[in-house]
Amino acid sequence: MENSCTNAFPLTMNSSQKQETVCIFGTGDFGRSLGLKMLQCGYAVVFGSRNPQMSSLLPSGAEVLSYSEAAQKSDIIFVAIHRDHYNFFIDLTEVLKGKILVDVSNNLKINQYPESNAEHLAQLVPGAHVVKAFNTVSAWALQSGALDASRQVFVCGNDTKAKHRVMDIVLTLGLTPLDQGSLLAAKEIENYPLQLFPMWRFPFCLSAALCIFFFFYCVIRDIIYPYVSKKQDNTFRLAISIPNRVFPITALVLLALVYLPGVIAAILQLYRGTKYHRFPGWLDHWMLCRKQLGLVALGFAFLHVIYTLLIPIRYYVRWRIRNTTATQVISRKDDPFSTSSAWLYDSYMSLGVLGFFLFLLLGITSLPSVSNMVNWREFRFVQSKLGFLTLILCTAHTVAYGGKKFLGPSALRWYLPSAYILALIIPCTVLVIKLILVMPCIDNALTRIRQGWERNSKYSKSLSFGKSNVSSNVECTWASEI
Ligand SMILES: NC(=O)C1=CN([C@@H]2O[C@H](COP(=O)(O)OP(=O)(O)OC[C@H]3O[C@@H](n4cnc5c(N)ncnc54)[C@H](OP(=O)(O)O)[C@@H]3O)[C@@H](O)[C@H]2O)C=CC1
Ligand SMILES: [Fe+3]
Repeated sequence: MENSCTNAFPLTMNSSQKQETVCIFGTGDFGRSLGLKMLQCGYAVVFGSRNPQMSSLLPSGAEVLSYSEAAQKSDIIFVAIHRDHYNFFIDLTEVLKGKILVDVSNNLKINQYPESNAEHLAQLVPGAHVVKAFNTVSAWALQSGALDASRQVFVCGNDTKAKHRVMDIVLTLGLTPLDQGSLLAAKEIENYPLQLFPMWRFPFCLSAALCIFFFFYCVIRDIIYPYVSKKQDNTFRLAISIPNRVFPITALVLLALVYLPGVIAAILQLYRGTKYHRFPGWLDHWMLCRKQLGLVALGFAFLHVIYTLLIPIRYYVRWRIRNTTATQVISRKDDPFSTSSAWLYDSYMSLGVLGFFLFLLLGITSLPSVSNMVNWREFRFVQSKLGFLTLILCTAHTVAYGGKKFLGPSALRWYLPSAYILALIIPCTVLVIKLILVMPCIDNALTRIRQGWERNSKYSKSLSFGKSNVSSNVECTWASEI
């Protein structure tokens, strides 16, 4: 079957062409949705049910029989039944001999059972060829056609012919089959829909931790300290001033953390003199989350931009401008124009705008629809070279904002430096290390190592199969698709 069905109308069958019959066990939500989709794509559908007479809401054109009768009508059977009810398969082992059983089931919890549902089914019906598929596609998506988010169908099974047969059906339904290998992969495929944003958890937790830390740090310096030392009530700063400090700081630190694992990996490779050695697990995971870290950072940068645009209409700011002007008029004094301040302020804003523009560009190019349009070299150029330029601009924006005031003794409150000083530690460290790494003598050694050269060949013998997932992609990129 090569034709694919992406619309809601049945394919017109050539009168000489016999319709392929598929059988679906279970007339529940998933069975009905799959059956309807199959009918629309030109298959003849036979449902197997405990109560064929009682089954309702089934798509018109489908036949309903008992499980054993239905099984005889087709050599491929989709099992749309929960695992807990698989026991009746024991009575059907004879009739199911040599047939393809497609297990679509999911569990309620990750690793709920010692063996996967598909392997359990294969044990119950040893004569059948069990294939795992369709569990990542929801009944709702099948029925409504909203398959954009879940067009991929992971398929695995021990019998190659059976697996390809299922993959053909997947293609005909307008979906994309992804061969995951033998039935051993079923457990991972079954866990997949139960995971909640696995790659986003680390970036979310990290950004939440950074936000909470810097929020309380700013509260101590900007609200509690003025209250204790001058009895000044600055609590209004909780609404805009402090968030507009915490968000850019979090964005900058997260952006630096996108590039930090790349430089750590480079140092490790230089130290070991080989790329054929596994990175520590935490570094692997960190590198795989770089795109998500970058996108979260971009979100915080967006918030900073929006809050900054609000500054001129704040009551406090308008009050201060009016008050300063009135005071100057009354005392007949004006502030002389300071060219250095004008320079500093304009550079600070310009660096911020350029930094944000490149930040956006990085975010856009990390989207699969855009990154698919560029080749690997172009992608690396944008994500690595422009990425570092973004980090440089955003760091410079922060330094220019602080100007001289970061360093004066008055900047310390209870010995605590400004939050911006803390925010600069990681970005400056990353930039300094990167600067050292791009020095020709070091860069050449690193390039050779990444091309497979080894300083000490013992690594290649003893550790080459411990190769890390990401060791071949340690370029300091943001979106690290492998
Ligand atoms: N709903 C969804 O979006 C998705 C579901 N799945 C999987 O598809 C399978 C079916 O899910 P779903 O259709 O939602 O579930 P339902 O509860 O709606 O349907 C299950 C069907 O199993 C049949 N069945 C057989 N034996 C028993 C029994 N002893 N007790 C109860 N029912 C029995 C019934 O059909 P009958 O009365 O005709 O015998 C019943 O309609 C599950 O394994 C699920 O994990 C996978 C991906 C998405
Ligand atoms: Fe800023």
